[in-house]
Amino acid sequence: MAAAVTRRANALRVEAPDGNTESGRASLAADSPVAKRAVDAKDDVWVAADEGEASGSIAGDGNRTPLFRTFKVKGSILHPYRFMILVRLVAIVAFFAWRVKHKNHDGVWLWATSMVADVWFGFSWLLNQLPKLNPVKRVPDLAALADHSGDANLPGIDIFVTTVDPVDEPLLYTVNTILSILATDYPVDKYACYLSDDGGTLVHYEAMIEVANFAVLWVPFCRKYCVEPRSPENYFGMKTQPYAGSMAGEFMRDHRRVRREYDELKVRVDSLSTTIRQRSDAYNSSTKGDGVRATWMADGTQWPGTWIEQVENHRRGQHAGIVQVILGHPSCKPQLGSPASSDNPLDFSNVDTRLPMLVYMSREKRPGYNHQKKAGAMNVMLRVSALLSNAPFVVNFDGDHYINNSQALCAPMCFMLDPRDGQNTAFVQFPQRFDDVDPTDRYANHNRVFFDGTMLSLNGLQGPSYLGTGTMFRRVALYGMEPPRYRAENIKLAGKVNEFGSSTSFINSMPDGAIQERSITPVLVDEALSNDLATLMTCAYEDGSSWGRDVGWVYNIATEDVVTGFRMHRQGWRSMYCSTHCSASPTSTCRPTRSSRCSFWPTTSSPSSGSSQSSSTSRGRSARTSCTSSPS
Ligand SMILES: O=c1ccn([C@@H]2O[C@H](COP(=O)(O)OP(=O)(O)O[C@H]3O[C@H](CO)[C@@H](O)[C@H](O)[C@H]3O)[C@@H](O)[C@H]2O)c(=O)[nH]1
Ligand SMILES: [Mn+2]
Repeated sequence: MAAAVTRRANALRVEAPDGNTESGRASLAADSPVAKRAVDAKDDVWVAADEGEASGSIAGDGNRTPLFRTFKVKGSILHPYRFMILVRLVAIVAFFAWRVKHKNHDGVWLWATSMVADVWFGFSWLLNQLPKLNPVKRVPDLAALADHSGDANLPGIDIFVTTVDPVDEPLLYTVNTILSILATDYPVDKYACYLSDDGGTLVHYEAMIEVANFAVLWVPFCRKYCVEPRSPENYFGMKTQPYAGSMAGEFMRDHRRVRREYDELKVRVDSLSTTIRQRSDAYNSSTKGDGVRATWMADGTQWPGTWIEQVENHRRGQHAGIVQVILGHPSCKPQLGSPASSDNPLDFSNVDTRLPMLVYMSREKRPGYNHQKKAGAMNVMLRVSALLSNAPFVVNFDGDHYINNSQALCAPMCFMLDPRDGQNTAFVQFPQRFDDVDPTDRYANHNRVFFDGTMLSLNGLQGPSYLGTGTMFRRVALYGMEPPRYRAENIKLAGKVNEFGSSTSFINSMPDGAIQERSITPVLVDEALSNDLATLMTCAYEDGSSWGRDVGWVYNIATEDVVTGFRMHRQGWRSMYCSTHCSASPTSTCRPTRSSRCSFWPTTSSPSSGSSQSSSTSRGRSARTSCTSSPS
């Protein structure tokens, strides 16, 4: 089964910094302006198209410098291509004229049918050619972003990950996706990660507890050595693991240790269903079960979601809504870790050990409702996150789509905060790459024509389509606001109940969510907030509102992503395609793309093959640490 599953990676590649630095982004900003290199480099296809603007500040806009560079296809390539299109167009029109003049009088119906088909093909060919007349590549300038914003001024981001079934979308993929997000190089107090579990399974929830525990080790390790990529399965799957640093011996020791912990995590994650089943059987056969064969959490309470033995109110498509803040919002000051000791052999005394906010949620499901698959899940996340973190920007990943570069969250900010058209930009789409694909890509499974051709072509018009994953949105664009009216002070709350549903807490959160400079502010999850969150997750909440039509992700269509993007384009918003600069820089030290390495294979190790400590109670780090302290 695993072999049939491809795993997507966000394909943005930014050079790894040299030297022993803790912050890749800081070093990148100081020493190596990314876009400048891209411009300076000899490129066979692309030429810079914005020299005037890039060399100085934007006219009449103080000292605000552009945050991305624009490249166009060289005239020597583009003009002959345009000429070819013209020649083919003339040939097609002449062919139609010939067809009309030479009507087949013996079979008029046949002639008419083939004429309609030909005209349709000609028309769709023309539609396909038009965007290709002017492909545009836009490359984020992370150095300029660092100068412009610095860490302190970067806005908040809410990251939404969706999953449904721990088998169809393997649990280990989701675990790695979340770890790659938690370890990304964005100010840790400025983003929050939400996992929506449409299956409502305890396995997903407990996997997130495991993730949170392992992140205590994994995230500081990534920061200490600037490792890439930060999805551990992919990192440890590489033949060699490069790192930015000079402490080779210490790195090898730390690396061995983290790898061993990761292998143990995999075993525990693999055996979660067995662990939960055994625990539940034990509870159910004891007096605590009261005759109900429930599924039990590690703390001895009944799981409110789907049970192993499905019963009324605890089965797929029928369970209560759940929100659990697994990692709270961190403080805004760095917290250095402790030096190496017998308990903790890794020296994190110079590393910030804070972790970003992590929330598990599963919306309410009831029979008789159309839950609208992913679109429904995304809309619930949009509302719930508005009360918990309310970041002005939102990023969407499917559960099988990890971030393969730690700078990835900064890159779309270059488009969103750019002084030229940033405020009119509703979303930024990343390219996608696929692991587990034949390295020769014989069957074009990487879809390069689409991701490296069509998308760049659309980029020259109003912008690329939304492709459902690897996308950053402006929150207000998702609320259905139009670009000229998006400013916080212009958001009118009167009469919004009809559009956004009855929650006044949610409606009151909207102006804040529109301030693009805003970070995220911690909230206390008290009883009142819990009640508000429960209301926002109910199936009935959207009844009679504009959700799924003019607000949020669009309903009643299999390709909700493309249509949601179209709605924004229709309102006048534009979108951007976030390009990689590697091909433009022959001096680049970029490693090969993930797609050519194809090293991702989920573990199939059996639960019993792991260490003996993986009992239902070994959730704390100390229990595991003591079991693995023997030297390898
Ligand atoms: O009831 C559901 C069904 C699906 N999903 C999630 O939605 C995502 C996409 O669904 P999937 O069935 O895996 O579709 P794909 O064809 O793999 O996804 C592509 O195509 C979809 C339809 O265009 C888009 O929604 C996706 O974002 C895009 O990546 C996955 O993360 C699922 O976990 C839910 O959250 N709830
Ligand atoms: Mn999928």
